[in-house]
Amino acid sequence: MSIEHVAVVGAGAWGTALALAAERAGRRVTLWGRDVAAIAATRENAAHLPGIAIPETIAVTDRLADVVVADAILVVTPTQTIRAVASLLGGIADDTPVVLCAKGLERGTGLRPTEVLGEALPPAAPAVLSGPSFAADVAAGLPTAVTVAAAEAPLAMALCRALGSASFRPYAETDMIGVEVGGAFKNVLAIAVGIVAGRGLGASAAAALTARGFAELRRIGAALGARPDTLMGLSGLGDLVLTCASPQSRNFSYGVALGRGTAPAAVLVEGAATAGVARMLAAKLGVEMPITAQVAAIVEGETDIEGAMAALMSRPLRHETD
Ligand SMILES: NC(=O)C1=CN([C@@H]2O[C@H](COP(=O)(O)OP(=O)(O)OC[C@H]3O[C@@H](n4cnc5c(N)ncnc54)[C@H](O)[C@@H]3O)[C@@H](O)[C@H]2O)C=CC1
Ligand SMILES: O=C(CO)COP(=O)(O)O
Repeated sequence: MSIEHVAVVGAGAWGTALALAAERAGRRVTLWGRDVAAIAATRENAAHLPGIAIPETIAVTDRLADVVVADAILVVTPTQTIRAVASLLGGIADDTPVVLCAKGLERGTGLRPTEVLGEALPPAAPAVLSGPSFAADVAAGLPTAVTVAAAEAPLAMALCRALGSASFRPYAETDMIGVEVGGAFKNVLAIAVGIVAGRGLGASAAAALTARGFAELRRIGAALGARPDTLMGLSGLGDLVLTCASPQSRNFSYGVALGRGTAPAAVLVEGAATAGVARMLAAKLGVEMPITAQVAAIVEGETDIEGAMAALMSRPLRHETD
């Protein structure tokens, strides 16, 4: 399979960075957004990636007709908008690869992005792109590696060939569940570790929370059918480590603000949107996820940070690897 024309839906930070990556990989690229007049005129996404030039070779458009004809479509809008965005793509040819790049679970349903796509756009061949990769790093051409998953290995590999370049290295995978679970849950855990940093609870607590958070990730992954090896890879452990350790992460920074008591009322990070639905999913499946549950309780205003810490530290003693 040869993928020459790549369309990117969503001209935010990550969509613009992925459009640049695809262009560097030698693809014909169309970048679609609802309001892209300024980007098209200035060849810069000043709101999200100031100072990065968008080459004329990337077609910037608000016309969906230019998107649905692409050989592969990357959907790069927040998780909670995937259903609406997918419904705009009804004109695609059967089996067009649609690569979901958001990291979260749909509120209300608990569905992963590829499950939402399956309901909203049945003709699509679903795929996932995830891993430790800040938009600013990718846009600047700094070296990054990600995982690209599709049910069939040849499609995953074709997408890797289409997007890979000297600075952007995709690895192929067939475990879409594992890749999606890693991306969704690491954002919730990054909020937890951010809270620890913001409240000044120490580097030891941050490391402990990251490791115990990873234990939760592996438990829910197993319950959902993820392969353990996938969770040890770029899209699981790799992205957890990145997001739990860097103020560049919006989820981590939101946690820091919560820890300091300065969090904004309107919350836009993926982890905050996913925390409640992650807690609901864990309860439904009978999976213990105490850190995730406490993040959900803080985000939903059901507890405060002291209450959450006390609840976590007073849990019954147990074997570490049970
Ligand atoms: N920014 C980053 O470094 C990375 C982000 N991601 C993920 O990518 C996803 C998007 O994140 P960002 O690009 O950073 O967010 P962003 O806020 O910069 O961009 C989101 C874009 O989606 C568009 N959008 C929102 N609702 C829409 C709708 N209903 N129809 C059409 N367009 C709509 C917005 O106009 C905006 O351009 C998130 O799930 C995030 O977790 C993944 C890896 C890196
Ligand atoms: O997923 C990311 C890096 O891999 C980006 O994380 P934030 O959404 O927390 O900024």
